[in-house]
Amino acid sequence: MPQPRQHGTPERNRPGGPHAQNEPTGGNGLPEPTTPNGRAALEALLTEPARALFAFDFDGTLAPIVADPRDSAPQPGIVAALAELAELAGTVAVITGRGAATAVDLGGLDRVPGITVLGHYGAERWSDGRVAAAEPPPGVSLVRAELPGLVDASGAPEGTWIEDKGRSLAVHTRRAADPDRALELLGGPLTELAERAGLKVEPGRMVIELRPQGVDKGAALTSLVEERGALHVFYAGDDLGDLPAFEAVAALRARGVSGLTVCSSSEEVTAVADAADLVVPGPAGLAELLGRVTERIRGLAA
Ligand SMILES: O=P(O)(O)OC[C@H]1O[C@H](O[C@H]2O[C@H](CO)[C@@H](O)[C@H](O)[C@H]2O)[C@H](O)[C@@H](O)[C@@H]1O
Repeated sequence: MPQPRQHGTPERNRPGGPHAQNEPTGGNGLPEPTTPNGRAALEALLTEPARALFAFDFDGTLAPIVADPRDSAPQPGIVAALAELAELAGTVAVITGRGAATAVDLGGLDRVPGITVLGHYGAERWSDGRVAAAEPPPGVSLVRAELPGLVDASGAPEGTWIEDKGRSLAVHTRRAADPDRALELLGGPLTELAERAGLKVEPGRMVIELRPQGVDKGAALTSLVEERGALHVFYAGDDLGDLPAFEAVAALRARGVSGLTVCSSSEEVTAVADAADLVVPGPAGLAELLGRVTERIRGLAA
């Protein structure tokens, strides 16, 4: 069972530590990626934005983490920043574990001209107000029927909550008195149920999700890059489910697409910061970065 939370954050990338946000680079006010690939990609994204795809995770990246997922709202200013970016960039996209329409509604993402929102790790696609999706596999109904009883039987404490997302279900522990203990109690039974239902276990920030197999954010990102003929890609995320997209960026580099990975950092998950070219302190840091990116693109174009 993969561990949703990790401890022992390396000092290097610990929020508030020396690399909480990369230092501004020479004079343009932008933070400098720590890797040569990241630095080259940032330069390419700034100078050739019309050939670039900018993609973002939703929760923890565009929207600060909150106790109840139904209360999620975007970081102030970030949707306006995406809308500005959309005027300059080839493609702006969101790739999320949420249902695509849910992310659009919670985020007010329809204010971003031309945005594509890929929901359920790529199984759904929202664009121009329409959602395209395949039918969920039958295993989802089995999980829906058995999950409440399983959560009760696991001994998971009060506050443990099931989010039914239609084509997947997630068990949240953030509102339990001891979220880590709740995850420990749930891990085995949820894994066993997922196996019986033919679903994938997707661990995240104080959540374990049971979802259809065959999709992930990496495949979703790669398809969109190919579809849009993007030469440069930017991907920002905060959680374990974003790591396949980081891996996709690395694979795309081998095919000549320049790529920059950005971590919206937290104390809860450290693997994403360790894998990123650039670390920003949460959604507020990302909003600031996007503002600087659009300002720089406009400056270079003037
Ligand atoms: O791919 P994402 O857009 O990052 O979605 C991943 C999961 O996000 C949501 O849960 C997370 O955010 C909640 C609201 O801030 C928070 O309460 C929870 O602890 C986090 O795990 C969402 O509820 C899940 O369905 C998504 O899969």
